[in-house]
Amino acid sequence: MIEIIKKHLPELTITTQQAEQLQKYYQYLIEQNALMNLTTITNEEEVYYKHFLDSLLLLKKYHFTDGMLVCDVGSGAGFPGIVLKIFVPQIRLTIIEALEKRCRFLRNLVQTLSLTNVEIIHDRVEQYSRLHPEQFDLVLTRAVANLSVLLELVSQLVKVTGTVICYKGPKVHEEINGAQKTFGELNFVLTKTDHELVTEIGERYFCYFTKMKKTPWKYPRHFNQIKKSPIG
Ligand SMILES: C[S@@+](CC[C@H](N)C(=O)[O-])C[C@H]1O[C@@H](n2cnc3c(N)ncnc32)[C@H](O)[C@@H]1O
Repeated sequence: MIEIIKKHLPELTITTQQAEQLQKYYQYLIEQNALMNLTTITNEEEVYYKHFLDSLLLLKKYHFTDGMLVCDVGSGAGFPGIVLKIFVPQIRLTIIEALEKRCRFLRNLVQTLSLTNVEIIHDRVEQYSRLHPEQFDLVLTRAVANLSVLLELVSQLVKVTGTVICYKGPKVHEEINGAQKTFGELNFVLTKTDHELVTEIGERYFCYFTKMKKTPWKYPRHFNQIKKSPIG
């Protein structure tokens, strides 16, 4: 199955250890998915495409630097954070995940894969970021909320001049149009949108935001409040 990754990311050097880690990841995911709800995708080839390759597509365009402080918000079963960490071991990864049982899964997964410099935090990001603002160089999110809600949720977490990258699907342009006012209120600028198309995955967009200056302290509001009354 590693051939799927090699075919679509030919420039990525993959060691035997990394290929084995990915295979162990798949096995552990399926084993634990029988006990708790982690993913609806269980066919091996589909997991390699829709979870593993999709998480890694960011490597085509984005260069991670050594020691970079990266946070994956709402990682669920580890996407994209854990998959990226396998292939870019030099980053320091924090995962903030609201569901305790998923955090337990992630901690065991980190041990199973012998990953270092990974911290799993069981909390809602809007709560955690109030106590620990401006911690990260880069914040990643995939399939957590719409852009307007998402950016508010993670707005305090990233350092000034830091980056937020959101994995988005084909409706990205609608989401961007609906969230323009929100970006400004939070002091973020949409700097770039990248597009990737892999038939087995579908359209994948990456939205890059830069935090220009501190986000006003009234944000993020409580999650329910954000959903009921978006800034935009
Ligand atoms: C649909 S899943 C996506 C998981 C993963 N990112 C993926 O792409 O497969 C959304 C995850 O975000 C978590 N989540 C939702 N709101 C959150 C919040 N405010 N803070 C932290 N985690 C949150 C949920 O518990 C869930 O595991």
